[in-house]
Amino acid sequence: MHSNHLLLEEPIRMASILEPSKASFFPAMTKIVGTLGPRSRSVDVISGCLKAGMSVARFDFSWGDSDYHQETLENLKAAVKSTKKLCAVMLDTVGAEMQVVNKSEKAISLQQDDVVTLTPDEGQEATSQVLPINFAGLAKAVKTGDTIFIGQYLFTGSETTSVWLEVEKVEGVDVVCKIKNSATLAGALFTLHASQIHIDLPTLTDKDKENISSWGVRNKIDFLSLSYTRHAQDVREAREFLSKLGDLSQTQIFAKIENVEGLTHFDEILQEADGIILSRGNLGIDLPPEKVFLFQKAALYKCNMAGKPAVVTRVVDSMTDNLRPTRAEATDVANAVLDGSDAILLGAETLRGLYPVETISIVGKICAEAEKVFNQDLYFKKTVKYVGEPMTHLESIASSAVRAAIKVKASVIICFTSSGRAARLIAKYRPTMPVISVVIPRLKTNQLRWSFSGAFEARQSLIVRGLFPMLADPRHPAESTSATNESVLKVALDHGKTSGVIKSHDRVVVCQKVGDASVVKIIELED
Ligand SMILES: Nc1ncnc2c1ncn2[C@@H]1O[C@H](COP(=O)(O)OP(=O)(O)O)[C@@H](O)[C@H]1O
Ligand SMILES: C=C(OP(=O)(O)O)C(=O)O
Ligand SMILES: [K+]
Ligand SMILES: [Mg+2]
Repeated sequence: MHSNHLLLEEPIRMASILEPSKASFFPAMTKIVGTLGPRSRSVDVISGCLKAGMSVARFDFSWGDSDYHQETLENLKAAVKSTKKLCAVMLDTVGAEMQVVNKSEKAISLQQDDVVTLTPDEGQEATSQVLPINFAGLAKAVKTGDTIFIGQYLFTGSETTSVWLEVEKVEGVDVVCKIKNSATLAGALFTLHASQIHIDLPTLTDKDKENISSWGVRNKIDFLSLSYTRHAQDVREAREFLSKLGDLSQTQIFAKIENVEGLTHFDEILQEADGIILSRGNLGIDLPPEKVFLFQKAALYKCNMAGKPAVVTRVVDSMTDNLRPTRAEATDVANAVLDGSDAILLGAETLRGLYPVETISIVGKICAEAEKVFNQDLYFKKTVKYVGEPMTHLESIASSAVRAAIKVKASVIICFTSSGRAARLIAKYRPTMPVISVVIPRLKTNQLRWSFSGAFEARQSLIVRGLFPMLADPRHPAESTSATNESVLKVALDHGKTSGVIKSHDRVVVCQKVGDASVVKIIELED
């Protein structure tokens, strides 16, 4: 096979596999999103997570109330302050999620070949015979023979606490099912998944809207993770909703693709969304197992070509209870990087797992190794060809900056940006070195008050592979005169030096505007 078909750079020397991985100032170019919950909400543990490389914190409103999440967020703020590590905030909606609520939290034992009834009556107690669900339309949506899956919230797949059911018959609003495997359901909340059917629940529920307009606005969330996105219209509606909530008009929407319906409309969803989350937990049971990898490769390729960040979920489930991932999981993380993901999202591992910090650290190390052998050259050529000619000026500048940085073996690219667009375009070409995106604040007004832009733009780059933001001093005027360019550049270089990415005699590629012209320049440092 010609080497151009490989995702890996060739040749990989066997001896290099045994070289110890070098520690660097950041664990990896690939970003880590951590779901915060019971096992990861103290200032101490969150600080550990940040130091290990978590750069986005996910608050999942499928679970917990807003006071609980607020307390966790206050601890995150304290941890950010003490570690001096930036972290973006992601609110994850409930959406069209079917749930079984187990109020008493008593374990429910289910026997193979027995019958269990799913009933839309949340007031009822969950038992081995009857499971109350939050959705009245299930009986209308399923038919005899359909498969239904029930697992602990954030089920890991390695648990004996999830069950497959087969629909035997529909009785009014109830669905009577045969139990396919014996299991004991544990916990207070279970996710219910019916294979490949349309669930007539809104993507943004009333509860979601309430959470966004209170908790979301109060905390100026950087990302909205839109669970169960099934159509582009879902994203447009969410955008419309956010646009009326002041600062949240700047919140980015990450469409979560969790089922075949979302997969079918992937292209139109990608066009509307700011980024994509490949929700493999749910999608992994909606698709036949042999198709899961194909979706991942196809979806990541499309995101990469569109220059929009892509996040992959559910990578090291077994680390929820263990200090080491399985070999399959370790390989899976590396493949997600080689396939093009920007970030890895950890769920149960950080939320209720025993080793949140260790998990982040191991995932970061695997990502870093995969990045070293990522075939950047092939990727670059594919992307240039895909974009075609004529390229926009900015994209041409961005890709040239990456090219130049690789040719001169620069240690970093420093990109000046206001909207974040230039930095994202550089990241699109997957430079092998980190990009310091220097976000220059702009003075803006909403007719009532003046404020500076930049904070959202800086934090939103924390989910993009290779981007490391730095917010410039707002006292620097936003116009790019050569004097301000020079002084901001000096601050950025100093920042690079203190953090250890830039050393004396290094080459650095700088992307900025001088007057009206966008330029790429190469500088060689003295000491
Ligand atoms: N304040 C600034 N000073 C110098 N160069 C800048 C500044 N803001 C953006 N640039 C450069 O201008 C070009 C356009 O970048 P972009 O991120 O689209 O910024 P904007 O949204 O302000 O147009 C890029 O070459 C970028 O590096
Ligand atoms: C992350 C996922 O979704 P959630 O945890 O919100 O169910 C997933 O399905 O992989
Ligand atoms: K959710
Ligand atoms: Mg999910």
